[in-house]
Amino acid sequence: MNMMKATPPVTPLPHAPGDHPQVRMGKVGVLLANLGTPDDYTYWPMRRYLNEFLSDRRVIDYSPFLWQPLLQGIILTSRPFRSGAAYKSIWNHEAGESPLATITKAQTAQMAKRLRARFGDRVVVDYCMRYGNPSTISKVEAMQAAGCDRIVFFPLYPQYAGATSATANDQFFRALMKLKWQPSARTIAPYFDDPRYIEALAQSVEEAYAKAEVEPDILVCSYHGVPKRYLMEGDPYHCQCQKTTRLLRERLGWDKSRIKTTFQSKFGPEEWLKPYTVEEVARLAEEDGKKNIAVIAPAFSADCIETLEEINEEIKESFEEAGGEHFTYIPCLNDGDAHMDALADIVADNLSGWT
Ligand SMILES: C=CC1=C(C)c2cc3[nH]c(cc4nc(cc5[nH]c(cc1n2)c(C)c5CCC(=O)O)C(CCC(=O)O)=C4C)c(C)c3C=C
Ligand SMILES: [Fe+2]
Ligand SMILES: [Fe+2]
Repeated sequence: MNMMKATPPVTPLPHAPGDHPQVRMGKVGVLLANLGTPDDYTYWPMRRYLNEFLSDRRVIDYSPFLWQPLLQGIILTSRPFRSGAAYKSIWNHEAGESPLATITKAQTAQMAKRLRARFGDRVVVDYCMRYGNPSTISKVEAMQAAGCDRIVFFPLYPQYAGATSATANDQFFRALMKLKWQPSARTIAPYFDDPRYIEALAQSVEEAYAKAEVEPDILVCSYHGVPKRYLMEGDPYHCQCQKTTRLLRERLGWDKSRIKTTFQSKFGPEEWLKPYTVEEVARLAEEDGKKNIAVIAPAFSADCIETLEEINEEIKESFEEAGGEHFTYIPCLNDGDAHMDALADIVADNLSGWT
């Protein structure tokens, strides 16, 4: 009896080799994602950006039948002017873009440098935005064209929120839905309690305290707010923010009186997570006699309108008007070495088995 296995019949290709589309494969994409930013601070680019952002039901979950008339008819007629003026005050005029765009590009370059040193050319690093440019879909398509058959998607928000991490992931999966050959995909988990992120935050606090003219009486950790209802409906953002502050405090070896958690950027009439930073810094100066404070914004991986304008201008003003004397703003971790080392390590963990 012939024990040799029969060779399976060869199915002919539907096309002659010359007609076959070129198939690129074998690379791994690392796609960093941030929120997005307007292309310019003038009315129409501001309106386009705010419209896309504020129409996202992960951000504002009201029924579109009620919300859209209000958004299109009232909010988008005035807010683009007000927010545009705020963007103008922090704009990177030399590069013709907002600070968030400039910093995200620098972070991408630093990430690429670190991953190239570890994994060589097999890993392709790029960034995209949830709203505005460069869009998530354009970058997913570009990665596939570059031969990435696996993509690790990294929303650059340390704490999970439906309004940030989840909507970034939604947009990534929407982009994958359009592809005939869908790459394998991983999304990176929030890193609010990762010791490498906490260490980078702690080092930035230590450096700022060493340089401060007067030692701050208290460190205010100001996180971007969300409606309180989102917490009650199961969004863990509030708890992850509290835990980041606690871990930072423990790493710094401080007692509870030296640090506190607050929430900024309230929008609309609903109650948001409290205490509100703008009120709390005034209360600290007026009622608690804390005349020297430092403010850090651990929910932002890059400086942006919410830190450079809201914290370092509006919130600072509120503190000073209430009698505060020294206000130290501690910049976001941006493309600093400790931060980029931490983020590159987190990516490397998530590349396990793929490189
Ligand atoms: C209206 C609801 C909003 C929710 C909820 C919200 C959550 C949220 N946002 C960030 C991070 C960023 N937000 C930024 C700007 C920004 N945020 C809102 C509104 C909500 N954010 C608006 C309307 C704007 C635009 C500016 C303005 O008009 O006030 C930015 C900065 C972008 C930039 O270009 O610099 C970031 C970053 C987080 C982390 C978060 C919830 C956890
Ligand atoms: Fe926001
Ligand atoms: Fe909580």
